[in-house]
Amino acid sequence: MASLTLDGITKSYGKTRALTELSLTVADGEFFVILGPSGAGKTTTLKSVAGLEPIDAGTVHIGGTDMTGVEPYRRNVAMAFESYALYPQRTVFDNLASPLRSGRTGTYTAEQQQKRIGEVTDTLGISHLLQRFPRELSNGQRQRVALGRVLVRPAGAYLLDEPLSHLDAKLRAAMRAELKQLGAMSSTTTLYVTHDYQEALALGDRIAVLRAGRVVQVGTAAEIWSRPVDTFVARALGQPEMTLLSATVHDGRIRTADGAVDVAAPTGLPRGDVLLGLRPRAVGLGHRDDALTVDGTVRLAERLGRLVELTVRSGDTDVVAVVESAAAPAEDSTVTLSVPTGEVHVFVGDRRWGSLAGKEDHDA
Ligand SMILES: Nc1ncnc2c1ncn2[C@@H]1O[C@H](COP(=O)(O)OP(=O)(O)OP(=O)(O)O)[C@@H](O)[C@H]1O
Repeated sequence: MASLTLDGITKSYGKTRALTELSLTVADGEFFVILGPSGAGKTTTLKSVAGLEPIDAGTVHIGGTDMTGVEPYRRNVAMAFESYALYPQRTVFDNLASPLRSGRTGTYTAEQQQKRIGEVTDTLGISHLLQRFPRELSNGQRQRVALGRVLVRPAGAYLLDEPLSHLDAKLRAAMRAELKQLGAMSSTTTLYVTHDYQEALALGDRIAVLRAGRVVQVGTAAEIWSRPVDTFVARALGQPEMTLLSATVHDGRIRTADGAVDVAAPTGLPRGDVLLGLRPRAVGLGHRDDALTVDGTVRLAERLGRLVELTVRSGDTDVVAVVESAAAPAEDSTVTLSVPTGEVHVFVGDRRWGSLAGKEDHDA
């Protein structure tokens, strides 16, 4: 087990800047997720820790030791890539055993190898595939074997790059739960990359949100969900996305230009333009106390199993609400929507200021 400290990492590929002064600290035994859209620099961050790409500036410490510039195989980390290659001529068992036989991380008796492989393959649900060859596996099975190859080998830290990306939704959800358990059991430091916010929220002890090679926010799932530092983080989390209403603060009121919203401004909110952020699941039907109220007409009602996604036209904008299907109004009906003031995010110039209930401090 090892802590990871990345300090001021900058990395360019030719003219493309992949990372800019990226700093992160991952505690010993922590399951740390890096979340970001395609091209944000997630894979480059992992490669910087693994030593697979030279960095232009900054340092990487693993377990308190400066590893910047140290050969990858001396860093005591194990990395799984999204497209991890398996040995085509070897069975699944031999593929899994090979990292234990290489001798780089110690020698293991046949019994120890069996035990380790047994634990990992049980967790990943691939025990029945041990005698097959990679060509006899589905993509999802191959990906799990590849992940298994990384997890069998004891390491100071596991670096996992979208390891569930080829699995179908059901298997992903099941594997998420298993991985969480595996993380808790082995308490090995894990740096896990994904572009899937649900995966990040489900797995991460803490999550770093990356945008264009920079860290935008680091926090627990609850922190980044309920106090996103800006509209980028707010919109990166949640499906459907948060609705953002443009409004103006004047004379102690917050109003939208179309008059659909007119509500008391919390103390200290500066005059000028703001954005009000409403998470679809925080939007309810009917009046509520201490809530922002918006009237509108249901333009669309889309069934999502037990829930219904409503798109409600209010003034010039659409507000999205996700409600229980039993309570869902029909299309074209007139509705009143409400969101508790504490759950109405207030952004000033893209940065979160607080909620309608008042100003809050947050970590940058
Ligand atoms: N080998 C390379 N040569 C040139 N540019 C690269 C190389 N690898 C990455 N880049 C660029 O660096 C930036 C960051 O890439 P990176 O692969 O780290 O992003 P990512 O967040 O992992 O994306 P994805 O989710 O699509 O895998 C991107 O603009 C990418 O095009």
